[in-house]
Amino acid sequence: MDAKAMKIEAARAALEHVTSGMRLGIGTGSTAEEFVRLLAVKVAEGMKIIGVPTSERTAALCVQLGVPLSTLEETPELDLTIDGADEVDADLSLIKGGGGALLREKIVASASAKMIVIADESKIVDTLGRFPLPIEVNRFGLKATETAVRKAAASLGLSGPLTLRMTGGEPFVTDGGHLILDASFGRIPDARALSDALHAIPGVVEHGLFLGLADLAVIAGSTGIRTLVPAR
Ligand SMILES: O=C[C@H](O)[C@H](O)[C@H](O)COP(=O)(O)O
Repeated sequence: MDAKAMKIEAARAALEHVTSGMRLGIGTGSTAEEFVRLLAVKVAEGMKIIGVPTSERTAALCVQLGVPLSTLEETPELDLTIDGADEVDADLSLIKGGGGALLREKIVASASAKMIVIADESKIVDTLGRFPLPIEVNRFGLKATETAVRKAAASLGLSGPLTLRMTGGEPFVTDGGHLILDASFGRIPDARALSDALHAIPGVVEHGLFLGLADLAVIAGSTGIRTLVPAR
């Protein structure tokens, strides 16, 4: 099975957790896109759901495929969010934000009674940090925020390149109008401590550590689907 087929299988298995009437958070990224495609088929067959998208990109795909949408203003409490991840550990702590949607993804997941992560087995890690940690920052005071992030990381024994995310020669701008610093700190032994330290920096809008949010991970591998629950 190639990577795309695994993403489709994970999305298909997660779709079994969706029932008619649900208020659904809909994630962002290539795996979440496969979920949207399968969800659209169910909607066309008569399943009644209302979706809250985690990015403009996901919203556009849902509109294109006929998945009915709402907003968190209209629908502030959701039953379930299904989303991809860049890394998943045994506690179902995640790194997210490879596609730049981390802020809306975290808001939507936090407004949901349950979160299911869908991924292929390449995303499983023993310790978070192989994938650079996306940190969404305000444009104002970028250099000062960067310095503060470096200091916060150093206080936890972490260091490494902090790279302003670029696209087409220009800084990448999130749906919220912010910038992203990708932090290649390597292994993050205490993700909670790093999360707290980053949240204490005023210029940091949000970061891609999703801790205690995922309830179930549906992981597709060459030998089939397995589900993981948090070891915590
Ligand atoms: O900002 C993007 C999201 O956090 C994605 O869910 C994450 O990057 C995983 O994306 P993909 O399924 O394409 O690997």
